[in-house]
This record gives sequence, C-alpha cells and structure tokens, in this order.
Amino acid sequence: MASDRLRTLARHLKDQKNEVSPVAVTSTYAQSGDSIQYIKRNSLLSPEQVNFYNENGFLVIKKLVSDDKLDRYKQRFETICRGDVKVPGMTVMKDVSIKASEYVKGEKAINKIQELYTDPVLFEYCCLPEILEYVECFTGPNIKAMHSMLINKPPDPGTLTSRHPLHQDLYYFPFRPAEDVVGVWTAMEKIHRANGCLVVIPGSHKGKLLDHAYPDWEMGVNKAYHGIQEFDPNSPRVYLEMEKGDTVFFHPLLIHGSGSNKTKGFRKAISCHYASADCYFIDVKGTNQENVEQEIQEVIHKKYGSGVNVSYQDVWRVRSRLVRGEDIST
Ligand SMILES: O=C(O)CCC(=O)C(=O)O
Ligand SMILES: [Fe+2]
Repeated sequence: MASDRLRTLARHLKDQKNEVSPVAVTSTYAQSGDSIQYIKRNSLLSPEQVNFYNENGFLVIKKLVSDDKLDRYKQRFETICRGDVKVPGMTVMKDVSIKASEYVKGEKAINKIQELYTDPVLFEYCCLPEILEYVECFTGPNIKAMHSMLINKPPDPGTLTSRHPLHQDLYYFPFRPAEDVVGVWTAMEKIHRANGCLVVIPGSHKGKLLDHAYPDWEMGVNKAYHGIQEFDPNSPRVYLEMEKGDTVFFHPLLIHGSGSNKTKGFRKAISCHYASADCYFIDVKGTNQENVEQEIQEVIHKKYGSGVNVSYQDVWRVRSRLVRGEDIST
C-alpha cells in the first residue's frame, strides 16, 4: 500500500539521519522526558529498572524461567544432538576446535543450535509469557521472534576458541529501529567467570554501530563470530554472573561477548532476539554490515546451492515468527 511505503520511507530516512537516536520517537509508546529513553511506556518495570536500562543498556531479572522448563529444553537439546529427533531447518553449528561431543562418541561438539522455531519444544522458550511481558516493554505490543539459539559453550581445550569476541548484535540485523529490538538470554545453569559468563560494557548502547570483523586470534574462532575491531581496552567491563533461570534483557548496540570456559562442563544458555513487528528492513549494502551479509549469503549458497538467490532481508523475514500481537507490516 502506498501509505505503508511512505511510512517505511519516512522511518528509513529518519533512521539514516539519526541511526542511534536514543528516543524511539516514531513509536506511539515512547514517552518523552529524561527518565525514559529506550523503553516503552509500561506498568511492569520500576523506575529504578527503567533508569538502569537507560543508563546501562541491560537489565537482569532473577529467576525468570523455572528450572523444570530449562531442564526440559536441555533434555530436548540432548535428544537433538544424539540424533534421536531430526529437526528439519534447524541450524546446527559445530565447534571450531572441540573434537569430542558431550553426547555422541566420535562426533564434533555442537556449540550452538539456531532457529528454535523449527522445534516445538525449544520454541516454547521464545513464547513464554513471563519473558514476553518484559519484551513488550522494549518492543511494544506486536512482537516478532527474529533469531533464537541454544548456546552450548564447550570446555576450552587451551586454544581460547571458546571465547566469544566483543560485538554488537545489531551488526547482524538488517532491521530497525534499534530501540524496538531487544536481546534476551537465560542461563540454563549457574554461569560465572570460570565457565564463560557474558561480559558487557555498560552504557555502550548509547554509541553507534562499530566495525566488526573476524578477530586475529591465533587458534581461530567459530564461524560468524565477528568482533569489534577498535575499541578502548580500558572500557569498564561488567561480568554477568547468573543463576539458573536468571534472564538478561539487552539493547542490540550493547557491546558484549563471553569468556573462555575453563571448566569441564558445556555451559548452556538459551536466547532469543525480538523486534517490534513494526520494524522495517534496511539495505546494508555500502554500510559496515555488508561483510556479514556476504558471509551469510555464502552460508546459504553452500547449504542450498549457489543458484539460490535470497536477499539478506528475506533471510531474516522468513526466519521471523510473530509471538504476540499482530503483524501490521504485511
Ligand atoms: O552465550 C554467549 O556466549 C554469547 C551470546 C551472545 O552473544 C548473544 O546471545 O547475543
Ligand atoms: Fe551477541
């Protein structure tokens, strides 16, 4: 519809002009004033929580997901790794250096599965009402699950390849505005410095999207784990040590990563990135996201054949799932 196109264009122009505007002025849910910038009007978060997120770009909610749900997801992950259930369409990532799987003899370790919507048990996590009521504070009422994964950080064999370089998730995303996007990450067990907890740079969500590339780590890094190239090594870091069920909500520009896993166990977390269904897609050609677009296109060509021509936006469009409210963009 012409009016839709106009609206998309207007938002696109605004976004280009002010890519990291801290105030989601286009949203009817945004509230002007000093204290609320990154969060929609809501009755769930306390003023302290709102201020904390605005200042730091993340918010941890203790014990949000119950142990029995997380145990069920862990069990399902094991079943998938063992090959007892086949999940068509799910992306299974093998680790760059870990030879031994925790479940299947003679198989490389699976460090991550993606596209949880392909499995009804794991996708339940993305639809949990206890999570979505928080997500709504960031995205507004129409919510799409854009990207989901279960991360199984293996014990590091001394190569430091289990680290996740510091990055901003928005780098991977061709949709905007950033203020209508939120990452959600739940510890499936106690996660601390020793097994590679998340590390964040508080307040970095107020900056812009920085250049990313593969880090020049001696022993390599996992596929698509790009990191920020230049940043101040003295930036204060906060290590998010979390109990099982604790859940962090974070802004897509927040600089974060995770350390190596110095324990013998595989460290598990489950995560989903959500966006408002009103978000619009951008063309990343000519921007500092072009290299990741290219890499993901290469993965698609390898998986489905070089003749398959799908735009980067469509890659994301087809993987998104409406989990609450309505999709008024189509
Ligand atoms: O779990 C990790 O180690 C990193 C996860 C991450 O970067 C994310 O969920 O965006
Ligand atoms: Fe991330």
